[in-house]
Amino acid sequence: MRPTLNRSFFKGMWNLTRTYWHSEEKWRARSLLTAIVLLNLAVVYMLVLLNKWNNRFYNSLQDYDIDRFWSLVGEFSLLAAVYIIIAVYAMYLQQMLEINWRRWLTGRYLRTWLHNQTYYRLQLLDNSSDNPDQRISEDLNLFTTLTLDLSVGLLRTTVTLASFAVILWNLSGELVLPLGGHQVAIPGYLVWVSFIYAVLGTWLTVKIGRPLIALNYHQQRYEADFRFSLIRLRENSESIAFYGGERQEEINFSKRFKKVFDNFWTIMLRRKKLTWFTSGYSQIAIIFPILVVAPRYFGGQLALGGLMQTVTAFDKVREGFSFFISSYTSLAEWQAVVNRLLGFDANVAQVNAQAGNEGVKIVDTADSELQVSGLDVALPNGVRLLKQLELRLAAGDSLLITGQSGCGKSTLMRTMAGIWPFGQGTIRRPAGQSMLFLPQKPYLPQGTLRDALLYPYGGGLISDSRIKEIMAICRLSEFTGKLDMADNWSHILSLGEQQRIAFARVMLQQPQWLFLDEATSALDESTERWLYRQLKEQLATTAIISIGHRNTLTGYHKMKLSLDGDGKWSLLQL
Ligand SMILES: Nc1ncnc2c1ncn2[C@@H]1O[C@H](COP(=O)(O)OP(=O)(O)OP(=O)(O)O)[C@@H](O)[C@H]1O
Repeated sequence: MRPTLNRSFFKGMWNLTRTYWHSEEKWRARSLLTAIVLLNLAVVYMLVLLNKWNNRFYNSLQDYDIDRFWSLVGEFSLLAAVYIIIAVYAMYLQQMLEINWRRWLTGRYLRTWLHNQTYYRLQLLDNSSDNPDQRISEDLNLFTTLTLDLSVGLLRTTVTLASFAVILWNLSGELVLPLGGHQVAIPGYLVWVSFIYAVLGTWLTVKIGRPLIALNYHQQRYEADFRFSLIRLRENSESIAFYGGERQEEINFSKRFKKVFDNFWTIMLRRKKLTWFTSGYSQIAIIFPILVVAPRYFGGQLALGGLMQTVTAFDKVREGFSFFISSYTSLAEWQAVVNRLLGFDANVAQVNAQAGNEGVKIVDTADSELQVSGLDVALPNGVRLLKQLELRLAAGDSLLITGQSGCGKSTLMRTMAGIWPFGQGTIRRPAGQSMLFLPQKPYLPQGTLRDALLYPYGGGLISDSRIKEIMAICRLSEFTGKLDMADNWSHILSLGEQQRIAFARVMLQQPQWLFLDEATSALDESTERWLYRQLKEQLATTAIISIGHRNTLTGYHKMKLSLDGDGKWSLLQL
């Protein structure tokens, strides 16, 4: 997405910004903001006092007035002390507001991302935004920091500009220019000079720095892609080590890093151009006001104090007019961040709009049966994997779904779980009854073994003795001593052990409906037989729907649904 500044950008940005200030934390946020604004105004006031002090101080030097000199040094110490206290608290409170705002926004984004399985549905979108993790961790951080920095900066600059423009106006007097036989008097000419100087500088900076907006936008994205590929290596280290895939991985890393490098190189060249200009501009700014005021000083219209005060006032006014110059890069970055967050929001909105509008209707009914009627399961490109499926299952039933690899068995399970949006038909599910889906890849969350066993619920509800009893049934007794050990269990446990953990989870949670997607594929046949028998004993009334290729599974089910991958299906009583 190319960042653009248009009405919808400003509308989106406004929506993004305003939520926090109208949230349940609004009073705290607004009080902090008020304090920050007041402190920043106080900073400007102190700068004005210091500027006036400049005049008197340099005059005391010029007049060799030692008593006045020491009394002004004392005054300076006081002004400086107050200035420091105000500046420290202005920064401290601003950071406090930043982190509070970020905490609130992060909570909101996390909830939206997790709600309605949006994290899963997002990846099914064609135009899904890249790296949602980066949006939540990095972009929200940058957004709050930059928004506050820029807006507080703008406020402080405006007030500084207004105060010092008045001072400079009063100090500069009139410049009389001969123009075609006439004399033209320009009042407050130093203000005009600094204005022209700054506007010229700003215009050139914007012209040179403009491409940085898009470049920064891409840089963030390439960095995240590169980081993600490194994380994948860590997550899949064993498979890669078995394959000896290091060379291929290196090629992949280099490819991704090349994008980081190339883009940074372009940024670097652009920044170099910009820095040629901005550092030249700020160097000239040191001498420029002295040159402009020098004629009045040497003409005797200004004392040394006046000269020094004028120079600092000129500097402040120029700084004010040049606000866009010094904060141009931040502004560009901020715009890129806002665009990325808006892109993410748009994708989430698209997913949510689809969620209510899907072809497959999942209806919770008072009925005790699970009924599938007229169900078509399709791929995102519209190709149908399954046509007009009709199915009724009651408590205690067991159904085995078979068919060749890739025919759509897991996709049917996703559809029944309500996370696959492509297709049409109706699935009526008994309301209030618990359902547990065990996907093909066992998932163990970060944390202790207990967390893994009780997932997705927390601990506390089931006693230790019950957990240990079930672990013994699932042939996991050797791990009972490690229940509270936090480790990377998905890397430590064998696939068969992970599948047994999943079975223990089922027995502990006792769902009324259980969906197993090749949940015993890594187990030997005798353990598989044992576990299915235990399932029947422990969960006598649970309906079990399994997916599997093995013939041995047939013996544990009453019905068999065969899919042929072209949409046809057949249902057999076993
Ligand atoms: N997100 C997706 N986008 C596009 N196609 C997909 C997506 N997910 C799955 N598919 C395709 O849908 C088809 C069915 O996949 P599914 O996982 O349901 O097969 P399966 O019958 O469970 O296979 P297996 O027995 O190998 O596990 C496959 O051709 C797969 O490539």
